[in-house]
Amino acid sequence: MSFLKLTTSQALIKFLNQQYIEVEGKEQKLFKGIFTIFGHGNVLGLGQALEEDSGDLEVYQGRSEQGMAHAATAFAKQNHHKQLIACTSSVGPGSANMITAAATATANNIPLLLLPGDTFATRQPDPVLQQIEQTYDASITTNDAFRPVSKYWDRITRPEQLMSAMINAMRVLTNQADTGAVTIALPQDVQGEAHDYPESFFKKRVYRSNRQKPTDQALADAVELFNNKKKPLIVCGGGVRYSEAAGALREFAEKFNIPFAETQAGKSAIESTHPLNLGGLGVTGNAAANKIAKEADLVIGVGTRFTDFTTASKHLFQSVDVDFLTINLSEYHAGKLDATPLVADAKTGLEVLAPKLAEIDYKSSYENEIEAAKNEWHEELSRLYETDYEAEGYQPEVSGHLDEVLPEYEKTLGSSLTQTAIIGKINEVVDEDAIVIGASGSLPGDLQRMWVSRQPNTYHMEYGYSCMGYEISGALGVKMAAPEQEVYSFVGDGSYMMLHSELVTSLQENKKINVLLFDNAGFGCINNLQMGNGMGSFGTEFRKRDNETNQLTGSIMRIDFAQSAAGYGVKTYTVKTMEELHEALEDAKKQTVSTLIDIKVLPKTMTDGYGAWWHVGVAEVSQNESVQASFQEKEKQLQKARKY
Ligand SMILES: Cc1ncc(C[n+]2csc(CCOP(=O)(O)OP(=O)(O)O)c2C)c(N)n1
Ligand SMILES: O=C1C[C@@H](O)[C@H](O)[C@@H](O)C1=O
Ligand SMILES: [Mg+2]
Repeated sequence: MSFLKLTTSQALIKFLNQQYIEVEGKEQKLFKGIFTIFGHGNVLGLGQALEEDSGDLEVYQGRSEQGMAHAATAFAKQNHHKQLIACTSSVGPGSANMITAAATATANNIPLLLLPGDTFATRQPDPVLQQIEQTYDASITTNDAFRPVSKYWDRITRPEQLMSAMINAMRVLTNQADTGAVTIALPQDVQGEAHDYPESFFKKRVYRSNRQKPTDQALADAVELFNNKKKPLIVCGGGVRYSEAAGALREFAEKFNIPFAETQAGKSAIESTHPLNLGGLGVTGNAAANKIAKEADLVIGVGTRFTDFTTASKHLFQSVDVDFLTINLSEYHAGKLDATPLVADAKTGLEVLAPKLAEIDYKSSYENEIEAAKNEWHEELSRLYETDYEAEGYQPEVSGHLDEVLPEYEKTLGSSLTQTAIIGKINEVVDEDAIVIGASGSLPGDLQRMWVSRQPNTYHMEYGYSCMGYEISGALGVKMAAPEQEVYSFVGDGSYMMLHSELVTSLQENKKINVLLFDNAGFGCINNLQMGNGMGSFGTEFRKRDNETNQLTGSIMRIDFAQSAAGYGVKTYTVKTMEELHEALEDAKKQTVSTLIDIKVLPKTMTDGYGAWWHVGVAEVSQNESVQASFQEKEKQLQKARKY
């Protein structure tokens, strides 16, 4: 056996360079690069290894550890896990900053390799700068906080541990059924320690998708379920996109005349205009999908986790005859809702089920219900595109909350634009292959309902964790994965202020992203939620502290986001009318640098619910009668929901 004397960090970088994935019969490197923010916890170990020989890994400089890790997650999500970017941080706060991003990747089942620096394995200089000393356990460091949000966690306290740790890391990063964040904590001293690594550790490793087939018995059970089912509905989840099963799903739906509804992760697998595509389902779904869902007698979940937004807190599927069939690689997700599980790759599962259904001549019994539901929704969509604050008798979509103060917003923001009309205009103007991205606030609901995806994989929504701050960081990752397409980040003012640091990285990397910032001067969707459940407006509008009340009830804050982003070198626009929006969108297309359109928009003009319920924690006792009423309503709805 021959050996190579390398530091732990040098061995790690050499190993990452030897990981390959087979895509359509061709091998390609699994790791494109590595995001770095150096500090004393990683610069002399991992930093030294990257400076000396990074191999084919491109080395990027992040701005915020959370932001760069979101960018890496978005990169993997957009390319369907076929290529990854690792992330290294310093010890302590640098690593802690990546925890939110680790959770985001894990909740969404997206592979993400995190390499945080750690305190000294020898403990000689303890307590080192940024070490939190826990008196009850000297082995604990900040990095232990990654455990609950990682799918694999390890700490390399001796150089030789790297070998088994990385083999396990790769097992989890390439496991489509159960992947997420993988955290390999690297103590500062061990990063620089040398070891004689066997050359075999650095052999080329190629990962292939095994396209798992279901068992014959599971397939027979699935076919039996179709007996007497007249109104099936497919739920198209993220797994359809990651498994590239869109073609199989389209054929399956067409052959058996089964409509499909989309989850946030599954949207844009198939174009919105397909006659069987009902669009977004659930709490943030539209009227067509939710109507058909209520009457469905068989729900076929393909690659979906059935989150509370998708199932309307288990309240959506109201037919007494409803049964569930799940096609999922993960036994865990396939077992939900007492479903008949078909544990299989989404594409393979559909491909093997189709001929069996053909054998029994299966066909749904829908007549014109699908077309009628779609037409009705299209009428509503046209109305939403046309909403006009200046029109006589105007009512905001979310009415009865802040109706009297809308004129104050109009005056402060200098705009009477409505959110639904803005989205319609953007949908009309951007290129058909443009990729839209979002994550939090009121925009994911509007986009899942309203956005018409014309080409596959052009809708990128992080709604597993709905993490504020993903929108702009993620846009950078999406652009790195799809450099030829325009990328539009839909972000609220609240989320923009929380995290937009990677906007600067997009300039540094010449990766143009377009930020569509919706400034409604508040945490709008949360204001809707509290006021829709009996509370007043409390702590969610961006108002100044009022000296008299000592509450946040003063004047609405006015922020010039365009001016602040212009300082970074971003091409910016401020938009207060439809004409200005149109011009800005057209001009932004011509730019080569990142752009930001600061769109001033009235609150309460986003879409409201369309026939779905959401279980939220309303107060059981209160002095406020409207809170009491809201609690009673919640109890009533809960009676109609499945218990588990
Ligand atoms: C990191 C994080 N913190 C808190 C939340 C809870 N949250 C969800 S939406 C929201 C407000 C979003 O405001 P904004 O971005 O302005 O969007 P709007 O609802 O106004 O469209 C908050 C605080 C979250 N999703 N993520
Ligand atoms: O609490 C929340 C409510 C949702 O409406 C929103 O989209 C999401 O970001 C969230 O965290
Ligand atoms: Mg807002």
